[in-house]
Amino acid sequence: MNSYDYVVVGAGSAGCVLAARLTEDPDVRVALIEAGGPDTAQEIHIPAAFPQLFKTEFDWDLDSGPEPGIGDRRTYLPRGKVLGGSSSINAMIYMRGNRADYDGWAAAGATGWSYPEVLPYFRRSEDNERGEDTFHSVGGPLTVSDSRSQHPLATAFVQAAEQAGYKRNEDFNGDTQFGVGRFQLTQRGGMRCSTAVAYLHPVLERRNLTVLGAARAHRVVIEGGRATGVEVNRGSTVEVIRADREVILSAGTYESPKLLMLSGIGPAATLSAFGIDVLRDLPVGQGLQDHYMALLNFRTGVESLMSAASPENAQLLESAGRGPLTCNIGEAGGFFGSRDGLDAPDVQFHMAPVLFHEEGLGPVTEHGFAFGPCVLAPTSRGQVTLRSPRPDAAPRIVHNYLTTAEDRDCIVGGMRIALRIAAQDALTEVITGPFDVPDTHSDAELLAFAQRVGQTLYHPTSTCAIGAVVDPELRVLDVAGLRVVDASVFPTVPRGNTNAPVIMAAEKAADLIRRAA
Ligand SMILES: Cc1cc2nc3c(=O)[nH]c(=O)nc-3n(C[C@H](O)[C@H](O)[C@H](O)COP(=O)(O)OP(=O)(O)OC[C@H]3O[C@@H](n4cnc5c(N)ncnc54)[C@H](O)[C@@H]3O)c2cc1C
Repeated sequence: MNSYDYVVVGAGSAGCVLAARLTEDPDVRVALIEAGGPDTAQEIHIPAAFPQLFKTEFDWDLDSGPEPGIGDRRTYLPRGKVLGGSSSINAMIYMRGNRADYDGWAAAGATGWSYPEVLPYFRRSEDNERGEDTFHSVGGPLTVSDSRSQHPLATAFVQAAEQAGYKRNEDFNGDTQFGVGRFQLTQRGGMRCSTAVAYLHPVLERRNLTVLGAARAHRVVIEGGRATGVEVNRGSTVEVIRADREVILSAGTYESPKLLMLSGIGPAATLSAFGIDVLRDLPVGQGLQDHYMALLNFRTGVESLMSAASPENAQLLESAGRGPLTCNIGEAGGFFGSRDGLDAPDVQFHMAPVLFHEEGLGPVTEHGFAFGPCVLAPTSRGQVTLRSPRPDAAPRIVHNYLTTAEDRDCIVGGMRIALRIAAQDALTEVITGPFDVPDTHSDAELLAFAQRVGQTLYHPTSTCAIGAVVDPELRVLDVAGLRVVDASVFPTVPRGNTNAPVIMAAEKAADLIRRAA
């Protein structure tokens, strides 16, 4: 059979949630189409191993075009290509963003997406090991837990930030986001809790769910203004998987707009240039946002994660779910204002108790650690367009990192916070020298450093945004039977890591889809 009620493209953070929620009704048949394979590899589940997944079969291994704001550098863009999608290769930080993000979306026309309206969906997904309170919940599919690693270098970072005058924050998803501390993580028993683990694996036996792995969607089939199926390449054959009710694109911020464009939905000029018939002229791919991060790397005499992969630590992880291998690399961090008087933070810090340089691809040959700021509420916008009309060609991606004065000021302000924290006793006691930090501290030098070392924080959003490409119910404008549900629909990138917001959006979308049936 190749006909279903719903065809979901992409088994990532959003797709796994949708597949699980929609098949709760035994009368609804769902096909979940995923280009990658199963998530059985050990490195996927061992938290400290996540950078080892970079540039492997589990990674789309995309890159950006020359980025004009950072000296025309191309940047490496990992994306998960496996069940669980990017939630199977991410750093597991559980962060919702700021109340102001969602209230801002609603004020700009995204009806139904204000903070009080999305909070129930964050809570629905959540099983927080700290228990229930106003913000948090228990009993949901997604396990949220405190870090079991408690790495001493992460502790030193938090102490130094406190010595620099920043307040401790025990819950960045609670009352206020400002402050420093340890992040909560999407981990269960010290292991990764991806959306495949949380949502998909428990329901794989359902008879009304069909998961098609190693199946790459080429385009949406649209007949008479209605999406009726998806053209899918499964190795040697290209076939159409039909959708009686809806096609739902959950292929992520870079691939969902590409699929729309290949289906004739996108900027008319771009489509025409590639010989694609224009069905709907919409600003698909425009409005791309991401968090640009610049890390300072220091040498240390303290044992970093470099030596974590020992047989003893593997045994500790396996038997008790404890030890340094449970470290998600970004264990600690915080939220700051790059200038005074902000109601919501515009800078987030991540701290890695191991060297993290050359976009996470640099060799780790000595003990060290890294931390630094990202531009949390960027004003610059980029775009995803086509490189070729061939479905197997990677999209052309430009984020326009640091192309606005606001974003440049923000990263410089963030670098100053980093230097202030690095100068406190708790860190000077453990730093044995610079590995890669700015030599001089003028604004121009700090900016040049950030432009040279900066990288994606892996949070691309907004290429099929609510209001521009989809309506607040995530239906593609003026096309029946077609929705987009993933990070691409966010009107702006939330102030925080994006996995939890995507899961929230998919939980909400499942309700919207059920209600429309
Ligand atoms: C290295 C890394 C670290 C990160 N760290 C964190 C973190 O610590 N905390 C956090 O909150 N967020 C983090 N993120 C971001 C977060 O994981 C993503 O925002 C989120 O997973 C995006 O969800 P999505 O559903 O939009 O896309 P994805 O999860 O990327 O899912 C898209 C899915 O679609 C599939 N697909 C794409 N094209 C096709 C096609 N043509 N046919 C079939 N299938 C297709 C892909 O293989 C993938 O499985 C990180 C991301 C990365 C890459």
